[in-house]
This record gives sequence, structure tokens and C-alpha cells, in this order.
Amino acid sequence: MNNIIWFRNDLRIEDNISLVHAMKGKKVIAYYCFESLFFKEDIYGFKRTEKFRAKFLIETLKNLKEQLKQLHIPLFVYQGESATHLTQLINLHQIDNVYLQKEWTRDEQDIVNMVKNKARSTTFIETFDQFLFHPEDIPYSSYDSIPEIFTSFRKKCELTVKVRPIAKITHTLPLDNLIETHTHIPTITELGFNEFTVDKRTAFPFKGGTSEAKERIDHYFWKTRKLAYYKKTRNGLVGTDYSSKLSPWLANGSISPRMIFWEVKHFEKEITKNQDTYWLIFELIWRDYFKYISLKHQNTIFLQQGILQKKYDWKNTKSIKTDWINGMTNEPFVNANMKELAMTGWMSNRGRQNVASFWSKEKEQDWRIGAAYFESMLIDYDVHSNYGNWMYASGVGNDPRDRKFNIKIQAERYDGNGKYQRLWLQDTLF
Ligand SMILES: Cc1cc2nc3c(=O)[nH]c(=O)nc-3n(C[C@H](O)[C@H](O)[C@H](O)COP(=O)(O)OP(=O)(O)OC[C@H]3O[C@@H](n4cnc5c(N)ncnc54)[C@H](O)[C@@H]3O)c2cc1C
Repeated sequence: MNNIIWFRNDLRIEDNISLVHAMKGKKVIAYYCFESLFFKEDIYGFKRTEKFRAKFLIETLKNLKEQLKQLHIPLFVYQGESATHLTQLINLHQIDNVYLQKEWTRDEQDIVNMVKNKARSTTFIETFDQFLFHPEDIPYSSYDSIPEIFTSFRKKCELTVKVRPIAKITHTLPLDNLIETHTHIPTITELGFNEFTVDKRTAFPFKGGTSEAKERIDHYFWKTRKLAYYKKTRNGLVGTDYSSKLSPWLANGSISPRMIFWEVKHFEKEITKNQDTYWLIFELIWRDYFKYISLKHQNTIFLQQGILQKKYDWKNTKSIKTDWINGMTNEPFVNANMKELAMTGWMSNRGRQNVASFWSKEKEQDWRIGAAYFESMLIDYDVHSNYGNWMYASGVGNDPRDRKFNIKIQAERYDGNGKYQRLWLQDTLF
């Protein structure tokens, strides 16, 4: 059998089910495409992927290519459309099976369907591999019965679901499997961006790729033991260590939630087990939850009325949008966060909650514009977490209390000494 592993948001060789299956083939090649759809402008005028995530992705691919090489698997990398490139590759190498992580959102599915339509004699094996709690293991007979309240979901899953072990690779391919690809990983300029240096103030000064993710875990868990204080520091705003910062690697799959889960368990056995160590797993369950919500509600997560079918009088005011994006509103705390995002592609969870609430609840602007801006800018953009959290913050999702943040009180509580606001607003008056 000739197999392809089609990498998308599972850019790792460890704990990758599709790779384990693909490696049973006689000939195995790997494929990745910088899909032009994800680099186009959206309907609001934002580039769907901005330079921060593009750079992170390039770094991730470089690391993946090296790691695949150790297994004697060549990585073919293209820019454009999979409907063209992957179909050609399938024909050229007489591919029997394409293995890939199952995705269910609109654009991801469209891309797969276009390839399937052009490669009708090839088998596509799609496997869920982005979850902590595997969809076959959760205590619900269908996605329809997933509760709309996170706590109900979490409690029931915690009682009944066992996190699966890490999927292991047991062999390498013969050396002659490592054929020349005549493709290369594009540079940032080839992807349409100018070269740039990262702002020194960034809270996320890290690179893409599994190796970097593992270094981060080593630092945060083992070297500094910050994990043992995670719950107490996770609402922080300044510096690298107030939270794990694992989301960008999780988002593109260069690390799996299971890898993190089992490392927490190891830490709990070797060092300490407390509320803080549990809380990192608690947050990973939030991540799962938003994936299940999008599995349940499918593409309604992109609609203005959200999964609640709630109609508000959403506005789309150009000046409010410009002020919000540029950090020029009447709220210094919002401004500091928006400047951080614009200059680094990163914002803390506390910041995200505040700027989202300000945009949709205070200014009553169409939440989808805010979500689209985040999609463009965030290094850790993940379709489910982003749209799930945006709906939640905007009153059309899973927040049973439909909260609106008091920005001044939030700034006082989480940035009482003004350190964070000074960091990002030092050049402007506030
Ligand atoms: C409006 C809004 C948009 C967001 N968009 C994204 C997004 O596109 N991608 C993304 O990964 N997260 C998103 N989040 C969730 C959260 O802000 C980030 O996951 C978190 O800040 C990442 O930092 P960390 O890795 O240090 O998190 P930690 O606090 O260390 O948490 C560990 C992990 O748990 C998960 N997690 C934590 N909080 C959440 C949450 N609220 N929802 C889902 N998963 C969570 C993440 O995978 C995170 O890496 C969004 C939140 C809001 C309010």
C-alpha cells in the first residue's frame, strides 16, 4: 500500500494516530499545503492569517520536516490549493490511502471534499485526534446530547472518561522511502508578508514546532515548577510565565492535549499534586468543550445569532472598529490589550475576555467582526476556541450568566499598579 499522511492541524510525529496508521504502508509520504484560502482577505477586510501565525507555522513545518526525516518520511510542502497539489501527488505516487485528522468546520471540509472529488479511487481515512477526551469515549450517545453548560459536561466526563495513552511509533521506514520532494517550505515573504522582528515586550517569545513546545513544558513544569502555582497566576498579564502559553502549539497540533495531560500526571507523581496542577487539565477540558460545541452545532457557530439563535441589534461602526483595533478607545485597559495583540499576535485570557466584552456588550458591535480580527491576528487561533469564546462573551453562546465585564473594575483588580497598561501605552497618554 502507498500511503499519504495529510498534515493540517496535527503537525507532530508524536502521538499522531494518522501517522501511526499511515506508517503501516510500504511507501509513505507526508503532505502539507499553505492553503490560499487561509491567507486571503475575509469579508471584513482582515487577512485570515496574519504574519505572527504565518511565522509560527513556518517554524513548525521546519521542525516537523526534520522529525519526519528521522523516520525516513519525506514532507512535500506546497502553497496554493490541495485540490491541485494533493491530487497531483496522489496520481504521481499511486496513492491508495490518505490519512488525516478529522475536521468538521466549513472551510476545512470544503478543502477535503474538493480533493476527494478529484481522487475518487483513493481511500480517505479521517480520525479525530485533537481531543483530550476522545469522541468515542464520552458519555453521550450523540453530539446532540452534549450539554450547553460546561460544568455538566466536565463533571460527567471526569467521572467516566479515561484519557487515552500516547500513540507510539514503533519503527522507521527504509531509507529509500526518503525521496527528494523538490518542494520547499515558503519564507515569510513568499507567503506575502514583510520580514519583521518580534516586539521585545511580547509575552510569547517562543518558536513553532514540537521541540519548542517540549522545551516550554520542561521550563514551565520541571525547571521552574510554575505549574504548581498555575491557578494563582493564570489571570496575569505581564511576562512569559503567568500561564502555560501552550495554546499556539496546541492549536496547530505540534503538541497534543494528551501529551500535556500525561506530563501533568507525571509531575503530580514526581513533584506535587494540587488545585493548580488540576486546573491546567480543567482548562484543557474547556478546550475540548468548545470543540464538542462546534461538533454539536456545526457551522451555526459562525452565524450572527450564534448557537442561542439570539437576535440583537448588532452594529458595524467604522470608527469604533478602528479605535478598538488601534487601541484608541476610552478604556486604557482595552487599549493596552489591543496594542499587545496588534504588536505581538498574543493576548492573555483576561485581556481577551475584556476586549471581547467591550466590543460586543459595551459597544454592541457585531461579534463576528471581533472574532474575525482575532482569527487574523492570534498566534494560537483555533476555530473552536475562538468562535466558542466569542459567542460566550457576546451573549449568543454558552455563558449561562450572560456577563458583561466592568472594564474599570477589571483593570483595578488585575492591573492595580498599572504595570501592564504602562508596558503597552508608554508612548500614548492615558
Ligand atoms: C474572545 C476569546 C477568544 C479566544 N480565542 C482563542 C483561540 O483562538 N485559540 C485558543 O487556543 N484559545 C482562545 N481563547 C482561550 C484562551 O484565552 C487561550 O486559550 C489562553 O489564553 C491561551 O493561553 P495559555 O496557553 O497560556 O493558557 P493556559 O491558561 O495555560 O491554559 C492551558 C490551555 O487550556 C486551554 N484553554 C485555556 N482557557 C481556555 C478557554 N477559555 N477556552 C478554550 N481553551 C482554553 C488552552 O488550550 C490553553 O493553552 C480565547 C478566549 C477568548 C475570551
